[in-house]
Amino acid sequence: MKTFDSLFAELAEKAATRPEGSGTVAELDAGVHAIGKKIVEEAAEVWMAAEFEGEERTAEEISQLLYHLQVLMLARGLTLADVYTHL
Ligand SMILES: N=c1c2ncn([C@@H]3O[C@H](COP(=O)(O)OP(=O)(O)OP(=O)(O)O)[C@@H](O)[C@H]3O)c2ncn1[C@@H]1O[C@H](COP(=O)(O)O)[C@@H](O)[C@H]1O
Repeated sequence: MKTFDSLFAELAEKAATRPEGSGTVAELDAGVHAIGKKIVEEAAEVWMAAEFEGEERTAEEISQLLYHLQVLMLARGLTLADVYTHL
């Protein structure tokens, strides 16, 4: 099963190699402003799912929020260690 760390490694590789058709590369190219808007949208979807849509939908929305947070980290040049140091 994919983990937070293994997804980040996969996304970092995509950012470095820029494979054709990667949504991550497209999102990175869209920039921090666009990624930030996506994070806000996904956070709202997490909230709505948690209130009204049950555990499975909530988990799915959380996974999407985590993905977009990782894309923002890559866009700003942050590593997992940069974040973990604040946990
Ligand atoms: N885990 C994810 C992931 N979670 C969310 N998303 C993106 O976030 C969007 C969220 O879907 P929604 O339905 O909420 O949003 P939507 O408004 O319908 O979608 P958009 O119109 O915004 O694209 C999805 O369409 C994906 O574009 C993800 N995109 C990729 N990954 C993983 O990231 C890795 C690299 O992916 P690529 O860069 O595309 O190769 C792969 O392992 C993927 O599984």
